Amino acid sequence: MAARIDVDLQLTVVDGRRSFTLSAAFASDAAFVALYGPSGSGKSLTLQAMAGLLRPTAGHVRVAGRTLFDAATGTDLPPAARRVGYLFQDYALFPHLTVRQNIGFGLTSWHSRRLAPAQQARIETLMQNFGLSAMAESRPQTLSGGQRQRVALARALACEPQLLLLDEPFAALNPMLRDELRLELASACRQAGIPALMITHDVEDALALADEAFVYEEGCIVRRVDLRAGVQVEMRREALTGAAPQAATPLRARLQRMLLGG
Ligand SMILES: Nc1ncnc2c1ncn2[C@@H]1O[C@H](COP(=O)(O)OP(=O)(O)OP(=O)(O)O)[C@@H](O)[C@H]1O
Repeated sequence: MAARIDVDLQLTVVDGRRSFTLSAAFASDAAFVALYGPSGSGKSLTLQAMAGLLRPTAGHVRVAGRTLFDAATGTDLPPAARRVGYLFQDYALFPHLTVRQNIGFGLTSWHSRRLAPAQQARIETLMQNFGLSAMAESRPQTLSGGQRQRVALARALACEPQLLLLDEPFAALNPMLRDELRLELASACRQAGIPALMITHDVEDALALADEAFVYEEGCIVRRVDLRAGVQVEMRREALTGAAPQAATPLRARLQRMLLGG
């Protein structure tokens, strides 16, 4: 069983006359969790709040028994102390840094660019594990899409996180590369042995990778789908009535309907 993720977030973001309220709570012991839903439903805000890039007004974030944020007690760990790895949508690799420097970037600070021997050894091990050693001195623009994803993953794992946050890791990839990278990502996460939380718009991403999915609509989580057991729970209804999970056959089409709300 993976480490438990326990999240309850309440926050409002305002941009001019537009405002958006996120009110999302979920808990999971699954090794791979998907946050699934339409564009603008609050998935990225959830990840940002979990990583400490955005401060909720109420709620908590707990990972593997550690409290990263709790509005009630005033706990609010800075991003660097959260031990959360973040894989950005476009990987956000630094074009002027080599593969080795990109992977080590999060381990350095503005006042010290030098790495301790143990940190250097960790970077070498990560490069070896991800098949990147031969291109350690290359810049990101000379790498394939798959190699870039592996560099970004290695960088997210360099700080020895307890949780990996993946923001649409397959967006903007062609379908063939998408299939290949899904397999690579699944095996990298298994190898790392830490829970992963992935945002996606794509049902196929969720079906290929996730054990459990939470479905977003307009800033709220409306449904939990256990993709291994083929069980869904309406979260709004559950909150009101405590309704029991509905059994379902574990067929792919049925799971798709669960994710799509059909
Ligand atoms: N910093 C911000 N200030 C104001 N509004 C914001 C901010 N960040 C996001 N929003 C708004 O909050 C809403 C939810 O955004 P969010 O990025 O969480 O959606 P999403 O579900 O991740 O969408 P997508 O799948 O397209 O990335 C959107 O309407 C967005 O415009």
